[in-house]
Amino acid sequence: MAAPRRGFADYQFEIYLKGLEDQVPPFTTDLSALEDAARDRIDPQPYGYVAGAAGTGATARANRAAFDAHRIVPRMLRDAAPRDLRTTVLGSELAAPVLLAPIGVQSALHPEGELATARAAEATGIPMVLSTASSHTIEEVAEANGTGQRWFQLYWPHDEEVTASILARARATGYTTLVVTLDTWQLAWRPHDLDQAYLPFLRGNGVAIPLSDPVFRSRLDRSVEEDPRAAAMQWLPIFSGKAHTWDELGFLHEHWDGPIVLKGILHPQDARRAVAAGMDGVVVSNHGGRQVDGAVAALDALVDVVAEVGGETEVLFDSGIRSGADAFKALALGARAVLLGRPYVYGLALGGAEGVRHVVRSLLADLDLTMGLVGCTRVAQIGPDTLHRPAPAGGEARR
Ligand SMILES: Cc1cc2nc3c(=O)[nH]c(=O)nc-3n(C[C@H](O)[C@H](O)[C@H](O)COP(=O)(O)O)c2cc1C
Ligand SMILES: O=C(O)C(=O)c1ccccc1
Repeated sequence: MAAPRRGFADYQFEIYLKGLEDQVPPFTTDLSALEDAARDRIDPQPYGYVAGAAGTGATARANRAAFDAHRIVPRMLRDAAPRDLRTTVLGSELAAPVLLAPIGVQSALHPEGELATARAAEATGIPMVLSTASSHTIEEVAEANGTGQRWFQLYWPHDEEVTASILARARATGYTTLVVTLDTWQLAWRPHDLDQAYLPFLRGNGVAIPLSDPVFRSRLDRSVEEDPRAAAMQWLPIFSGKAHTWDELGFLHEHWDGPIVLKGILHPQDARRAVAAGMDGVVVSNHGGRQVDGAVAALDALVDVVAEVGGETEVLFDSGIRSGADAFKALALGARAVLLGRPYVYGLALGGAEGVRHVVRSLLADLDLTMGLVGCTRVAQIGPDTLHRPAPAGGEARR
């Protein structure tokens, strides 16, 4: 892959230049403020779907608190330009250590949904991870993504032939890496959706992938065209309500010839089991605080997982990334790359592909600038030594 012609930080200059013509950016450049911007612009149901968390929201808040508790220590006089953000993740060369997290039912936010996201991913040069709960088919998204890098996220159905068929479709259309999400084999208690009686994948067409699947269609009593609601209802028990187990992972190897990572790992011993099962990596994630309310902050779990398996496998991270500094901190704590979640979906809601592009360019510019100002020219230089030592446990004063 050729080096980026221009650095990601150029977005900053581009914005300032437009200011000379009295133009300001169409969307805020503070990605943590996008949620408020979106609240005013989209319906309460899809807003609640994206912004909401499980239970009281304790884990969603803990995710942010963990980022705030880590501080970066910039170094001076290092001539940290130009910078190269390229990195290799699971054998793929990425333009930056950032991917778009799998987010289902994006047509609930914008009619173009995942197609807009796929176009923005291609335009910004970062991979997208397509959700099994996509509102557009695997093939449509691949086409919209063009020459982009695409990964596929599996909500592992309880039907081997349907699973094999979905995986074959993803491989045939250029998805290279499989992300198997383990933490959402059923939805948690989510007051934001429950209070509005809003089940996104039924209301926002999150069943495009199974409903376009020849094997699933052959199972239906009445065709999708005759009774789409009944077809969606028939999909529910196949993909939700029952967990798989460690001894079934071999099936994935048989049906996928690229790298496989397990998403939703929080316990170091689960990471250890993933390595033992021959998985290629893990994504440390608590699903953005949307599953177990009270679960450990994802960034704290990252530290423990990296300590256990960091030398043996690739550890990716998501849950709470809202700025370049956040991405930097996760990389410093041992993540190979980070997945951006809610912020890009707010960009989608506010401005379709253009909105997603703005969010991604903002994050990459911010990460690039942060690296430079801290004194790193390459991702490999972002290590634990760039962070302030943590306060000792128990809150005693440091000596
Ligand atoms: C609206 C929404 C839908 C999501 N859908 C999926 C999904 O289909 N598959 C999946 O693996 N994760 C899904 N996630 C979890 C994300 O991949 C990611 O783990 C999470 O958004 C990270 O937290 P953050 O958005 O607070 O950074 C979803 C998250 C949100 C907010
Ligand atoms: O809402 C989610 O967090 C999620 O993962 C999901 C699951 C199924 C359908 C849509 C989204």
